Amino acid sequence: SDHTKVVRPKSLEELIQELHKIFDSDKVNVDYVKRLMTLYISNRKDWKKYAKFDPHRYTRNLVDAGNGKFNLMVLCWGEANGSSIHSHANAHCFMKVLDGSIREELYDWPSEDSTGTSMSPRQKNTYEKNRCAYISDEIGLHRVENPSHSDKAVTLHLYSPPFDECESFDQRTGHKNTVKVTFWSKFGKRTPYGVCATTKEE
Ligand SMILES: O=C(O)CCSS
Ligand SMILES: [Fe+2]
Repeated sequence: SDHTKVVRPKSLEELIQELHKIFDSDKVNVDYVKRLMTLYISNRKDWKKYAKFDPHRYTRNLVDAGNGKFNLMVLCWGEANGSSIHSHANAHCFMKVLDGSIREELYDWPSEDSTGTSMSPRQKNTYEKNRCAYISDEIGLHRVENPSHSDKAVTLHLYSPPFDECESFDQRTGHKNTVKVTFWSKFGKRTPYGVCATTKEE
């Protein structure tokens, strides 16, 4: 594996500056980005202004638009909140746990002839605070959830290239539909109401 020296970012700001440099070039070194995001030690002071919770579903809060090369966002998961099974629009997806712990179920893409049959996870992972996970459409699909019924969870996601829609799958039938993903807030400010919030349903 690649032994490039990775300097630990001392704050979210420093992590963002390093990410801007990395994503300026075209080739993404997945291992390097994963190690860099892992080395940043979550500090609530850095991200609490983005940590906005909704009683009914997880929120997506844009932190940085990555010069158009990536979106960096803080996702806030209430107790037992989870996403649908979804894909990532041919983008890299890095997910770091900032608080709490997160469970991920990995799924294969349903094959054409398997529509109508239910989807079962091929692997289940749990990520503790400061761990960083990576997924892409080549690896498969996943569902992400906060397994705790007493504690909230917060994650930091980097998507490159950025996207505003992805495929969402019905676990019972394997049927997919395209969903728009929206932001609850951007740069710490609530996004205006009335925007059709077609975020992923449970
Ligand atoms: O961006 C999303 O809403 C999916 C969260 S799990 S990568
Ligand atoms: Fe995801």
